[in-house]
Amino acid sequence: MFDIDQIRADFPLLSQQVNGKPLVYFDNGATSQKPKVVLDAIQKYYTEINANIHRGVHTLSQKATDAYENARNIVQKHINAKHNYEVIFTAGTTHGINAVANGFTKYLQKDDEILISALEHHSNIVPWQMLCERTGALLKVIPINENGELILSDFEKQISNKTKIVAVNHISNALGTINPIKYIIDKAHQFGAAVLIDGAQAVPHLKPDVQELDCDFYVFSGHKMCAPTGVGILYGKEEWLQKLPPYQGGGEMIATVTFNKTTYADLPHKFEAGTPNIEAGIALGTAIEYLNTIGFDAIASYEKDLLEYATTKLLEIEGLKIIGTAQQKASVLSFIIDAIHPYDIGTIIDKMGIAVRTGHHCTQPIMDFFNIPGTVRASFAFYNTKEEIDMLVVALKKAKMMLS
Ligand SMILES: Cc1ncc(COP(=O)(O)O)c(CN[C@@H](CS)C(=O)O)c1O
Repeated sequence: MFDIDQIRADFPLLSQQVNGKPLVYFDNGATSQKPKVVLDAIQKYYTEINANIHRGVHTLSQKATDAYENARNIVQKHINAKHNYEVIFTAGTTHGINAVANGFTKYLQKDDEILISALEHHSNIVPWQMLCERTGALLKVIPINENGELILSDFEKQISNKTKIVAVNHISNALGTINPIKYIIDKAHQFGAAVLIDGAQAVPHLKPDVQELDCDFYVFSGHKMCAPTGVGILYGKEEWLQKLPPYQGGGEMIATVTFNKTTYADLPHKFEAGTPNIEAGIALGTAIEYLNTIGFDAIASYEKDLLEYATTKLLEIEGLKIIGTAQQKASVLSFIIDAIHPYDIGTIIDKMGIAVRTGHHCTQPIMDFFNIPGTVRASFAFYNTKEEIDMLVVALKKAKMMLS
């Protein structure tokens, strides 16, 4: 186990006050905080090697290029991709999903099927609806049960030779449900379907092994895992990345351009048009090395303990109902208190220094399923503490009294 005081000292932002109270940051599902080593990496980039990459012959450009491509190699090793050119830098999860959905336009036809789940974030729903509009394909949805778990018996009836793509999240951002993605991937491959895994909420908590999973695509955002916003990763199997057309045209992604014809660059640059978010890509590499130094086994064990403690303590609050009670959960607690609107609860406890997310969390279909306007979501990270959870409980009891 790690020294939580040392860990918290790594994060400058955590020591601040909000509304005159110590900040309790429980909105890690929205974005994580950044350790000093990541902030230093950004500063070092801009003060020592800032230059555009891949095209300059001068020393600074070469140094920046080496740092950026080294970050790609760090990501490749982290997710155990077979080749570093299967690791595409994107702007984030949403960008990665859109790039894949756009690429499938040429491969789908009327009545083909795209299978997603009722747990999906809007970023893993809307791009597929847009693909259906472009191609006449049909969107199918794996339902969930009252615990917020996928109903696999329905999935087994839905998957067929008509299914061309299965796109599901690894971990639900709204409920914390950890999905059985290895089973889903293997089953989908039996019917010849490609599988995209939305790993946005997984990468802060675990280390995905894309070869062991055998997924065709795996997407995530840097800002969920201690890296800056504006950078993400699209992992794709080489065979698929070679088949899919580029998502955006422009500089960097070309080999030759004439007015008659353009040929595209080799992987990974075919999917990396324009000047990327260089410092964020480098800082993502730093963030991954920082997390691996702590260790994902230690992070998972600590967060499991936090979740169990928080679940027990919150359930002591009369009228509090947890939404999302899956057997397998990451450290996310969504809940409602009586008929109090989540937004009112979030607003009140913010005055006490506590940051949570309230609302539909970009998963309106989940809220429709539970017939609620939204939830209060507390999402924990390895730098949160049980003392902070105790502060949340006190604040919620005060808010309940004020709002009842
Ligand atoms: C499962 C899942 N899939 C996609 C996204 C989008 O990530 P971007 O970095 O914005 O592209 C998110 C981001 N969820 C944030 C913002 S809504 C949350 O508070 O839950 C996600 O959780």
